[in-house]
Amino acid sequence: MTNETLPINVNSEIGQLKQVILHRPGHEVENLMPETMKSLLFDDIPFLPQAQKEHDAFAAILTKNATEVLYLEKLAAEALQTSPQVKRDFLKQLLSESAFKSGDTYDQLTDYLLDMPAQAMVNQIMAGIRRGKIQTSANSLSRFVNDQTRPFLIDPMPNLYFTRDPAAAIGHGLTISSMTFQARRRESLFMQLIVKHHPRFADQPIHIWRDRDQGTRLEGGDELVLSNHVLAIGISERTSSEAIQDLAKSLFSASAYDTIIAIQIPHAHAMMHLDTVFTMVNRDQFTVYPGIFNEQRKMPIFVLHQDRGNSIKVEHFDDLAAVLKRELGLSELDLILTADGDPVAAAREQWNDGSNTLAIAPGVVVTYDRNYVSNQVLRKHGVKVWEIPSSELSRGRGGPRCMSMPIYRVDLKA
Ligand SMILES: NC(=[NH2+])NCCC[C@H](N)C(=O)O
Repeated sequence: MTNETLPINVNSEIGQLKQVILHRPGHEVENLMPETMKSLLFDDIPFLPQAQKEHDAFAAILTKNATEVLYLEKLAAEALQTSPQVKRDFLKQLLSESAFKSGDTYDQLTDYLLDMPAQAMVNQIMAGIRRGKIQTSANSLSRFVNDQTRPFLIDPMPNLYFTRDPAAAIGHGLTISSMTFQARRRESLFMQLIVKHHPRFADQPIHIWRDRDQGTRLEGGDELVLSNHVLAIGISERTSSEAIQDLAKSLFSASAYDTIIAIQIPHAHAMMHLDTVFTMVNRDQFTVYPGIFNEQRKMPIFVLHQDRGNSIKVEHFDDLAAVLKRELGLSELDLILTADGDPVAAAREQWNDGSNTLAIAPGVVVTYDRNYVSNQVLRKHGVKVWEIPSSELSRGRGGPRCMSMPIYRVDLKA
């Protein structure tokens, strides 16, 4: 089978982007409240009509650059339409992960949702379900009284527009994430559904390197595909070292991948994933937020290699540039610092995802317009920058890379 016929082909961070999955922010974002914002991992409530305009501008730039944009919500509805059983099974799983396994409320929610056409059902599940929508009952008065104070029976999933995190492509396969926080755990159900049942993916040679039902945590924002055999993965607030070792085992034995550069980053809300502080923009150019280095410009890095047999060898390093050069076989390396390293501008722009660039071809990236200092620096380094409006989207603490899940990139020539 040639690469062109494969449904998933991602052997780099920078090869020309041909197909990508996005999610247009919907009512789930309007179901954020000051009381729930923090637990739902938002710092403010975006103004939805404006966020949608910004998102449409993002999609338009991708389309203009010959990228096919697929929408998660549409793929999910199409997958559900393949059979009534698929719809029922998905709903059962979704309700069970939303704390309803059986009982009156479970039955009523099932009837309410199954009655809807597939697209309406998907949109409603993503947006969340308000308590008043169905008649509920309980066998405990105190629990019932307590429950009434929470406006949602099924919580909204406002982080869905960060499609990078619940699943990510590596080579011809995918990782489907076991996500860290309750606020996001159900999100990866949609990609699992799509891969199993959507006609575009079902019965295709797609290797699931790691599925969502794992005891250890891994999220797509930590996974960078540096080449056709080297990955960088963040050891972060969202991804554990155990999960990385587990992924290494699965990848090294069944793919061309033989190296993982595990980069330990601070646990902080603004740096929840590796791609908030480090992205690849060209063969030998990377963006880096200087706040991840210590005073000596060092940081903890662990390189995993396939060793004899099926075992894995781990080595410790502290110089990011040296490790990248060696593992990628580069003679030169250009680390482009957020806001040129100015401590105030870099911190401000990192907070708004100034280093979260999405490469759509080698040396061509999409970024937020508000990070104008970093955008100028990228241009000074010869990178072509497409800017998108960003006053509302940025409130969710994610940028163009997190808002996109590439499934097909043109392979780079050796
Ligand atoms: N790959 C990323 N950097 N994703 C950003 C995700 C932001 C989201 N609010 C969260 O905390 O999960």
